[in-house]
Amino acid sequence: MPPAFTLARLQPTGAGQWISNLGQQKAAELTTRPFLALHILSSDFNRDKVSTWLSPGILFVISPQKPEGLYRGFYCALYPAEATGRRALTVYPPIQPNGQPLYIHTLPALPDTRMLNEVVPDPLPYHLDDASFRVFCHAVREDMDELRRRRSDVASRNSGGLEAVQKDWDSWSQQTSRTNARRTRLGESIFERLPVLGNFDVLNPPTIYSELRLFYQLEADYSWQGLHLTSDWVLHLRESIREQQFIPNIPQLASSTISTYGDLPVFMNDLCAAVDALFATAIPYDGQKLPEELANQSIVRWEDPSPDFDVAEDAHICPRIHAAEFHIVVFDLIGSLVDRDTAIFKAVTSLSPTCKSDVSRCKVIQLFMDSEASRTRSNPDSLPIDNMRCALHDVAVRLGYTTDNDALEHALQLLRQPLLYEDVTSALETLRCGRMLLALPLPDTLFSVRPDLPSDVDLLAMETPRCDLYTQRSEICDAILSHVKASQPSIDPSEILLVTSYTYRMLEPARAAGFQTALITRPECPLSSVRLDTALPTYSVNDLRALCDALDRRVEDSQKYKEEDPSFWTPYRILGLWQCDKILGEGSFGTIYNAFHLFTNEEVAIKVDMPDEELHQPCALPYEAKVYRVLKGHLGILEPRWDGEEGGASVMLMDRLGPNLNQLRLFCRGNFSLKTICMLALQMITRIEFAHSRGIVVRDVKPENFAMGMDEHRSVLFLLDFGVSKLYVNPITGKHIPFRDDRRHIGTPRYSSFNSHFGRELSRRDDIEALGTTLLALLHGRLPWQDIYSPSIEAKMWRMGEMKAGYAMHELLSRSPPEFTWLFAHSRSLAFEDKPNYEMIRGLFLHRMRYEEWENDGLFDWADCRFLKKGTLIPEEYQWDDEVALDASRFIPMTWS
Ligand SMILES: Nc1ncnc2c1ncn2[C@@H]1O[C@H](COP(=O)(O)OP(=O)(O)OP(=O)(O)O)[C@@H](O)[C@H]1O
Repeated sequence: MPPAFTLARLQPTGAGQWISNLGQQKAAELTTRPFLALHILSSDFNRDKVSTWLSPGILFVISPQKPEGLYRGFYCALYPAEATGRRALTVYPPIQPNGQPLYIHTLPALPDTRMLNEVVPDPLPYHLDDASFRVFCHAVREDMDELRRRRSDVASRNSGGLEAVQKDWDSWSQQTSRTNARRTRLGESIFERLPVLGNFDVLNPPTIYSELRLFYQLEADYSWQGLHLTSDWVLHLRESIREQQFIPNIPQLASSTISTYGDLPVFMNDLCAAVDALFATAIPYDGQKLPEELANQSIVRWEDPSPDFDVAEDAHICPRIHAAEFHIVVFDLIGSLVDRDTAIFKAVTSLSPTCKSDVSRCKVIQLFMDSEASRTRSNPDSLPIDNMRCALHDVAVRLGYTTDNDALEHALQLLRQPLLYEDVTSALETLRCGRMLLALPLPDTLFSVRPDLPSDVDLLAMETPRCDLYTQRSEICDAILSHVKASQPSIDPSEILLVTSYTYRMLEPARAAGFQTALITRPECPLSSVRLDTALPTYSVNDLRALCDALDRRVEDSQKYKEEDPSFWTPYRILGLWQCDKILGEGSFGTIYNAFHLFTNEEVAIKVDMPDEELHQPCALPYEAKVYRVLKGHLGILEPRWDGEEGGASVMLMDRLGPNLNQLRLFCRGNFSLKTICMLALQMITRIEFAHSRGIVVRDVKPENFAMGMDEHRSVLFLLDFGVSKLYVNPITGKHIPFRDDRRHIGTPRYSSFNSHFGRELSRRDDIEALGTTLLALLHGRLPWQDIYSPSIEAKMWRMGEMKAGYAMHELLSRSPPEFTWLFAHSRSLAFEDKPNYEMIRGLFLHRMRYEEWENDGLFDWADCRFLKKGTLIPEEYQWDDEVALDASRFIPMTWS
């Protein structure tokens, strides 16, 4: 495509995927003005070997002014046809008819992230000839080289040390291009194109550069990863405080489960098997090459069988339902006609008639269904009645009821006698009207008493598997179709209306089979609250009466239809029951999704790690799951609920945690108060001590790897991410691993100990040093070795190590509380195999708290920002109404500067 002249305007709200709602609002307030530009496709540039650009197109600003500052001299002149010059370009017809020069800036080039298939208005009727285009490309190339030179001379560079900065050193921080940051996930353009010049005056200097500066600022202020998550979590926390239900659950400082014999842990009983299994795996990667024979295969054997479930096809947009358009109504009995929920509730409560439970009906039903679903999944061959019995027993145990066999059998009878919903009879009257009514079979042993269905409701004759209440079964749809076709051969699937309450089980297969669907979302029925992010468009009503009313009136209430396009993202579903809906975090070892249980809505976190096929590297996640097994039984360390393989990826399902410490630091506007640092330090050292007591050295202590718990654990700090952790004790010999100094760097350079920078094997002392560095980063918001310049990664690692060992660290400690000097003095005094004095380190922070008369009350800065100079960042979009804010302010002073 030839280079095109275009009128463009910055669209600040276009990059919405990256910034918060508040940022979007602020962005919408930015006034932007059109500017004239030359648009060139990156591929055209590549043909001319100028550069490889990330975005499909590039815009070069045209202005009556020459560029200034860093970009001084980076332009070509646009002249009328007759003019000449080394960098003169010829445009037909001349853009400026009165002969005044215009300049096209060769740099900065503005990446245009518009999708290639997007409809754009025709370019303006100007034309740059071939010779001029070549001149322009050459000029851009020259100027890019010059820019590189200029950048290396910019005075603000920081070598991290006292010496002069060497020429040509570059910065890591600048390796992340702004282009990437502005590109949205969906690839929207941030430049809107305007079709005609209209009354646009080319002699007005464009304002695009200052607009972009404001835009970048907004982006930096409001696109923090985790801001939403953190805000939601903090508001939830504050709400509890407001309701005065906040009971700080500060864990014991030293857990009684920690027991080490001498300096090194001894592995006994159950732990021994877990440790052996961990030791036998070849991950983590710590500088040794993977043996050749292992490189091409997955090392870890999966103990868990791969779960079996159908993945829904992409949904289509559902046409609206008209009563006349369907001739067959198929009822999925439970939830739409048969009230199983009440039967469950009666059955469970019958287990303890004397014990007045304060658990809600909904919770009871959820507990039962959760247990029944997981029992069914784990024992697919057992009889449904057995699974139901087990589930009743599980719920009784969970609710603290003591039951006996007779009570269980009685409860089971109640469960097997569900009644019809009250609205069934009258609704069927309406729906009948010459239509065929069909009901899906129930798993054959589920009910001893068949619900009392009207005689004209056929039960689909079909072999039912033992229990399919929790399984997706597309073959049901085939059976429906062949049953119907037996009497009405010309029927089309779209003439069948399937009525169900089971979003997951029935809706997805029915939509895939082309049926119309109606979802009965009875408010009291937990299944109704299932959110399904595959967002199948369906007709959604509260009960059968509402369905009849709507069909009778043939209302087309758009609110009742979900006409979304689900095809842009098909989220994961794990074990068939856990639906991933948003990303909680991303790291080098996987992506962490938030997921919810399809039937109970319980939220969990799911870590998914795809093997890197190009590098032939197996996933590290199974290894991490093994580390978790070794670390079982400590408040503040998660116990994964399940780990295994799913869809080719390694998956670990664990409890959902709140935000990590780095997200909370950002939320607290950059750093924490000393009180919060002390309270955190007490918990952090205890977590690390526990890991050490189990023979594990963490090797990646950093703010992102500590996260706060949820609900009753909201004051508990959890230690996460053991992907690069390692046993420092050989479980066979019981000896400490030997010292080496030929290791690759492990951990995160910003926080890792200075030993790690010089290839030394890491041991317990290094976790303590990384803890100190992490706390310093949280206290000051920044470490001196962040964003230093160096010619290569190796040089940078070396330089950071020097800084940690030398003046920079010394200077940092001199402006930090003395506790940190003692902490580092201790960690640096330890020999490779030495056990740290955890008690002494705890004592340092405890002493400071006593001295300052601070309580270890669980009121961290995010819950109570009295100790923060700048307050927290509660976005305006979350501001409470006056009454709530007034009430809350008694507990939490809020500032918004
Ligand atoms: N159970 C959880 N609940 C909520 N958020 C979590 C959970 N586990 C992890 N996260 C979030 O995801 C982020 C990354 O997780 P994690 O450190 O386990 O990934 P990783 O790939 O091992 O990262 P790294 O690159 O640091 O090794 C964490 O910082 C945390 O914010």
